[in-house]
Amino acid sequence: MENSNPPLHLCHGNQLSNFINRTHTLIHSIALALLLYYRASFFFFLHDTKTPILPWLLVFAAELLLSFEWLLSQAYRWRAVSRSVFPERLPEDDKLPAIDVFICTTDPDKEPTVGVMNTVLSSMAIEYPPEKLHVYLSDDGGADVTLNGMKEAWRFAKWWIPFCNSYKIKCRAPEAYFSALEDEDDNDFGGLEFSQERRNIKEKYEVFKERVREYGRHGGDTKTTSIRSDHSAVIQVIQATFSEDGMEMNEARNMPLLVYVSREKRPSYPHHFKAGALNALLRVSGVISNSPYILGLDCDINNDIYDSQLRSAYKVLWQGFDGLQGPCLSDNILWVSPRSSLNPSSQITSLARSSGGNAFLAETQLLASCTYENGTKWGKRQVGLLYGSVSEDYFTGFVSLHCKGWNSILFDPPRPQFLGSGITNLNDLLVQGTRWSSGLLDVALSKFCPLIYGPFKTSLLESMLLCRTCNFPTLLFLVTVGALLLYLSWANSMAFLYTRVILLALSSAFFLDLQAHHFRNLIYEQRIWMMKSITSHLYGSVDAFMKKIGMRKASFVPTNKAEDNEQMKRYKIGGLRFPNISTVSHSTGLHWSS
Ligand SMILES: O=c1ccn([C@@H]2O[C@H](COP(=O)(O)OP(=O)(O)O[C@H]3O[C@H](CO)[C@@H](O)[C@H](O)[C@H]3O)[C@@H](O)[C@H]2O)c(=O)[nH]1
Ligand SMILES: [Mn+2]
Repeated sequence: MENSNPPLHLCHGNQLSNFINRTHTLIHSIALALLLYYRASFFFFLHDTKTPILPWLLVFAAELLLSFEWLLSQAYRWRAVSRSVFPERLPEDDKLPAIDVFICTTDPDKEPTVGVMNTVLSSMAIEYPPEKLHVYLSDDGGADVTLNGMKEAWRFAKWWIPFCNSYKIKCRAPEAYFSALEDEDDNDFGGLEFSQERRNIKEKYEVFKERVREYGRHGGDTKTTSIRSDHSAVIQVIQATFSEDGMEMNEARNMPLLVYVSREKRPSYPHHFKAGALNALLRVSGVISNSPYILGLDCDINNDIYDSQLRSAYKVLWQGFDGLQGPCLSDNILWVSPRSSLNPSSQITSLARSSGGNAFLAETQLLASCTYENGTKWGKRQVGLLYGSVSEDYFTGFVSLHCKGWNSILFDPPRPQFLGSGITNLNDLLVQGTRWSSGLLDVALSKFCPLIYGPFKTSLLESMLLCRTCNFPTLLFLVTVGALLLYLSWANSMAFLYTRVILLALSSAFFLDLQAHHFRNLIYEQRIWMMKSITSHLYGSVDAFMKKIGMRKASFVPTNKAEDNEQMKRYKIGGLRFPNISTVSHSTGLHWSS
């Protein structure tokens, strides 16, 4: 696709803001240098015996830390870019490359099946030639309720996809579509036929939801509906098993391929959480469709009091990433990656060739087994998603893609291309924040620490940026403590210099943030920033250090996507709810007693 002529996208340097940012960096560096010079000179020639040395040292350390964090973060501001895209220049359908969509789920209680199936349905309904679209769902919970949900989703998709195609519906996740206001663009077809058809599909959607929920409540005859952690691999191509439904072959041809994959799990084998699930998908899809491109999605962004859209990251910082080598993989946005960047095809295609026709499914069982990775490049972190950090998206993006010369680009269109559920309570926010902090610090504490591993493989700016990204939780916690110390030293003759340094730092953040969104959001974000800095960033950092010295095992607590009515009411009126600390420490797994 990259070679098509004329280009599909163009990158523009944001010249004015880059000029302002660089000038600001320069002025701020001079102010910082003067401040540090003032501190250092104290030890050499300004030292009077009246000033106690310990507080002075602490404040100096806090300033050094603040300056270091500030310096690293300049890499984001150095070359921010934006992009224009030209979808109208896409090649004809027959020249488009095939795509494998990867969706992951793990716990039907925290990730209700209807929500997961909405992701499946919207991926199946993407405006793309169906024979080139393959949707894979990885079910790490091995729950029958999910497999049954897939079959129900397939049945409903036979109505949903033609409806979306005939009326050119833009929002293709049924839940979001049906709950949107009547006057939104997708509903503006006016015609009677359309309204009837819409009502008809809505009824079918309600039936679909009810059937999925009913199965969840009562289960199938002898089936289990809960998570299983000790089971063999289950791989089912939903399309192939549905002939009993009397479906016409030509209907099947208009549907994308839908595959359910639940890899083998055994308690004695490490499963490497989401990275392990994605690697099993890479292998299984390698023998089934082997599409050259992969679209990665989580199974799950409104009144965003918990800042789950991470606007300052995705709308501001990520543009700085884009001006260098591009953002890391990140599913909160979504990623598309060439298969070859993650998975040398020689690993899988030889297997595919040795097994013909129906033997495929047996072959896929082997590929999804616990022992398959032992002694192979997969287990040795040479291919696929990398193990060793619960922020496998950042880790893989940095080590496997950017350090190996791949560039990524950020595409952030005004209309969101996928919708997800946002966080609606503080507990979930802290659980997620703790996992991210811990996963990022896993990388900073490993031999892949970007400031050591990065400069030999990527540019210095890129390494600074990646280093800031993986150290930010710990740095932010320390910076917050440092800032308090600085506040205590406020009444000092050098107050004018501090004021200058702090105001300049803030003005930069506010200027950049205000470019992207509204004042109210800014307040929400600053509030969450402070809360996370002294809670989840701290917990996550402690967690990572404890894992490093072998006192804790890695864990991946998924965020809760199930709606709670009481909580939703409070969330909608913008009320924060503070969980008690033992709930948080329990759900983040950070408690000291056994
Ligand atoms: O053992 C596991 C644990 C999780 N998941 C799936 O991983 C995804 C991410 O989990 P989620 O609870 O949604 O966490 P988030 O904090 O929203 O995820 C962000 O952070 C994760 C790293 O911590 C990345 O893996 C995700 O891509 C990124 O969106 C979900 O689809 C889960 O079902 C698995 O498949 N297996
Ligand atoms: Mn998620």
